[in-house]
Amino acid sequence: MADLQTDVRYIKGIGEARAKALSKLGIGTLQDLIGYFPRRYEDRTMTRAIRELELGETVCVRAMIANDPVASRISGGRTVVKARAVDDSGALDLTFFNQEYRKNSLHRGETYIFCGKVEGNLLARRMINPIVEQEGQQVLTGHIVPIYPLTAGVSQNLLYKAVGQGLTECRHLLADCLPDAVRQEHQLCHSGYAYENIHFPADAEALTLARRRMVFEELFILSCGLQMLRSRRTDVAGPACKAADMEEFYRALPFPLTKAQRRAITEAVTDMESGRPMNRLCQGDVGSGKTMVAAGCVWFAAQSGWQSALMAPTEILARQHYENLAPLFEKFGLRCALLTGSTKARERRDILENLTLGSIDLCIGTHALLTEDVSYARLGLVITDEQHRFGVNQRAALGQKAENPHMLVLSATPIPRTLALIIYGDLDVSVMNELPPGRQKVDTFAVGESYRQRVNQFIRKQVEAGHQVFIVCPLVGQEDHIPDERKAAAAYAKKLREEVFPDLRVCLLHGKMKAKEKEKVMEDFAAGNGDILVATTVVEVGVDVPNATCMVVENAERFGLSQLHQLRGRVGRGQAKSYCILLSEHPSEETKRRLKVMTKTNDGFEISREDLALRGPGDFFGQRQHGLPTLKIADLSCDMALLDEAQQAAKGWMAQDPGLEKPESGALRARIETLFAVKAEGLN
Ligand SMILES: Nc1ncnc2c1ncn2[C@@H]1O[C@H](COP(=O)(O)OP(=O)(O)OP(=O)(O)O)[C@@H](O)[C@H]1O
Repeated sequence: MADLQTDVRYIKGIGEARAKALSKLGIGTLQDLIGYFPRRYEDRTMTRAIRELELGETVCVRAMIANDPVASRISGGRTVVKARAVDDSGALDLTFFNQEYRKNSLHRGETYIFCGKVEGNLLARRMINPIVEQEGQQVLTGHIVPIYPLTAGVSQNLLYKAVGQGLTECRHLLADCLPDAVRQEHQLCHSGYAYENIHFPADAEALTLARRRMVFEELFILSCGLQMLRSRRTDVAGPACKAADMEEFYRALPFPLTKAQRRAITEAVTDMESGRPMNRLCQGDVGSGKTMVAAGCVWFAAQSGWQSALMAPTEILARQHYENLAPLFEKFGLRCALLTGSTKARERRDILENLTLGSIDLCIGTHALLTEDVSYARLGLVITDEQHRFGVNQRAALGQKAENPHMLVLSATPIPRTLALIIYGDLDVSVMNELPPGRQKVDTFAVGESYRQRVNQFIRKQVEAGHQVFIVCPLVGQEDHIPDERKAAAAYAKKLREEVFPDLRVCLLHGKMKAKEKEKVMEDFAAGNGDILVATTVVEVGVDVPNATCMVVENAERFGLSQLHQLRGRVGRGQAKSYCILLSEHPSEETKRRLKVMTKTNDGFEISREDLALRGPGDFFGQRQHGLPTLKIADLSCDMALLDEAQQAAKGWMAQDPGLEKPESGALRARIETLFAVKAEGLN
């Protein structure tokens, strides 16, 4: 008796050979088979008159064979069978390669359905290797047909039949994993109907219903699973923190915090006081002041005697954090250290010793913080300034340095909350959508090469007014070469120094420079020893030079919107009016549209919504090794509304039945366990 975990080789009509082919698509069990969804569909419901066929389209034709098919041999030992089919409107030539049997299976005077791509020309239309079926015995025509993603050795036909057989075997086993109340509330069809129609749609409407149900189900299971995971993770004790008066910390700051900053700190502090480990993402727009949120948490943890570690993605950023935070904490008698790859051996030994002794309260650094010989006396809080540079595993590695420490992740890529819940599904989310007061909008222009002269004059004007300018140069090079960022940026800086701005101080920063060199360049520039900084995207991350007022981005079309927003965030951080110029030669319509979004708004959340609509969520997912189950049917570029609905439903259901112990949650629980068991390593 088959169940959903039965190996497909035991399914009637599949057998060893086909099972082997299916395994190449990751299909092992009956569950895998029926969960292998079509990539798209072809509507083969209708037939068309031959005269109306357009070249290049794939269509069905009902036509009569007009002659006896002729077989001949061609080069390479192949055979070709040719025939002509006619209807009231015209003739269609048919060519079959290596299908010698067609000679005897197609009979003059009989009518068939032919389905294929129309080739040839409008005077002599042709189909090569069309599907041929007899009316009344149609399988691959006459209805909406699923088109599955394939691999070598697996044909549509094989999948089509295998899935059909699979469904026959398990129709009665398809327990509905959605609780009935949820299914009814959201007007979703039954599971059996959905599986049947996602593979073999009765009609277009049935397909819509089936897809809606399947997408909802996938997102609902994922959302419930993530919630369970989160509650399990927080089911252990975290570093105990006693209440502290945050006002004492706030009073020591040079500026009042924004409401959003205070709210984020309060949320984090509430987590830390709860007795359970905090797992929180603080997502803020560029320049929203995330560092202060981190600082608030460090101060709070220190009041209970805990040490904190803050990991930044680059040395420049680690140093910047250190320079901002060390003097602040000094006021409270708290000690900070900076530990990076370029920390000298003696200093490093000293820091390591003091970390073990517990006399350092906050250790700021890069990946160097993860090295094995770094150990802490009382590590209670781990902060990663993620900016998409660290994955779950690295965060976890730092977390290993203590038992269930509090974790705070700072991210500067604002993404819609619903999406954050999936990408950072294992974290609670605080959103900072407010900038410190007095920030001016960065005026943004998207211009072509013809503006080069004017742009250069503008840069000069900014420098003459005592400000500084960033010029970001992307990886440029021959398309067939691996572009050398160093060469591109260096050559550009040289050109500017020699030809365009010989009288100005042009500095250069690129990712391949040694850490020490980079640091020196950045330090010098931040100290005002430089007018123009030509850089690759190393400046994208968190660099803070308040005197810089102009950001010029060369070949802006090469950047994603969120990245452009990050780059633009490097200016407008001081009091002076700031500008961003996006240069792009011959922009495509798509590029024009994207760059226009940048000129229209400074709101990172809005930009990420546009980015999502224009390019889909691939970028967000791609940059993060999130280790969560991948989506099989939902497409977040068009299913966002359903994601929202499924998340709400999951929240509601989990509130009623947190442990999924009710009988109606049984099938749901089983699905979650299978789904997350596979990915458990990435999640723990
Ligand atoms: N409430 C505030 N009022 C005024 N200035 C603030 C406030 N909070 C932070 N700042 C200042 O704003 C600047 C940006 O802060 P911070 O570097 O923390 O931003 P961020 O959110 O990390 O931004 P990015 O992602 O761009 O690095 C810093 O110079 C900081 O001192």
